[in-house]
Amino acid sequence: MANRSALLKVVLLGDGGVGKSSLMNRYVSNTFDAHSFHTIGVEFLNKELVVDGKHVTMQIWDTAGQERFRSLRTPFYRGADCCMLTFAVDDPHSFHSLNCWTYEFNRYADVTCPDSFPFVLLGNKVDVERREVSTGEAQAWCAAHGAMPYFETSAKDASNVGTAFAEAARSALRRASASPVLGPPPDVLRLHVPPSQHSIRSSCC
Ligand SMILES: Nc1nc2c(ncn2[C@@H]2O[C@H](COP(=O)(O)OP(=O)(O)OP(=O)(O)O)[C@@H](O)[C@H]2O)c(=O)[nH]1
Repeated sequence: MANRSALLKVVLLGDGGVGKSSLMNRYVSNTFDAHSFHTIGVEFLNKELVVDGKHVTMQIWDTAGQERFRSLRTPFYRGADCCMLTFAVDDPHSFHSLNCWTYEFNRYADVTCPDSFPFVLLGNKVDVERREVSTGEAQAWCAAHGAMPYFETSAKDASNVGTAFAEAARSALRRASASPVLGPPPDVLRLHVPPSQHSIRSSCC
């Protein structure tokens, strides 16, 4: 348990251009690039922090939001302890895509109990003048999706970024601490398991 809870895997998902890489870079290195390029596939950065008195390493996986990179990003959802869904408040399309992102994550992450898996929603780019998704709309979406925590962030001016990632780390730690120790994390391939056991899957609770 100690090893598992020390490393928390958090996955950032959302449409291309909503600011996932910018949020990760702001949080990990306190930098912002006004001309950042689209991510190809996935990238990750580690951040050491203390959550509820425990030292943890948060491994933040930044995924490519563009549809053409779908097959490159989905294999990296497995083993996640928290998913940070992201949209941009000046891009209603990215807000309407949230259901698709939730569906895609649940499908490929292969979590045992999808209903209790921790998600956090980020409404990014709150520094922009022309906002098109209101706080109320985002809060209503969260209320309809298991009272998901919601944060309005700006990777540009750094507002709320630390708070949002800290909440993701807290949710991830709670989940990792509550997970029964059934064996290695799902992304570890056990080559010595007899072939007959490969098809055994635990049922959803
Ligand atoms: N005004 C403003 N611009 C931002 C903010 N966050 C990101 N951007 C800009 O939005 C653009 C896209 O940001 P990225 O971080 O590359 O977006 P992404 O979600 O990682 O995009 P993909 O890699 O294609 O999935 C860049 O030009 C950023 O500078 C923000 O909080 N405010």
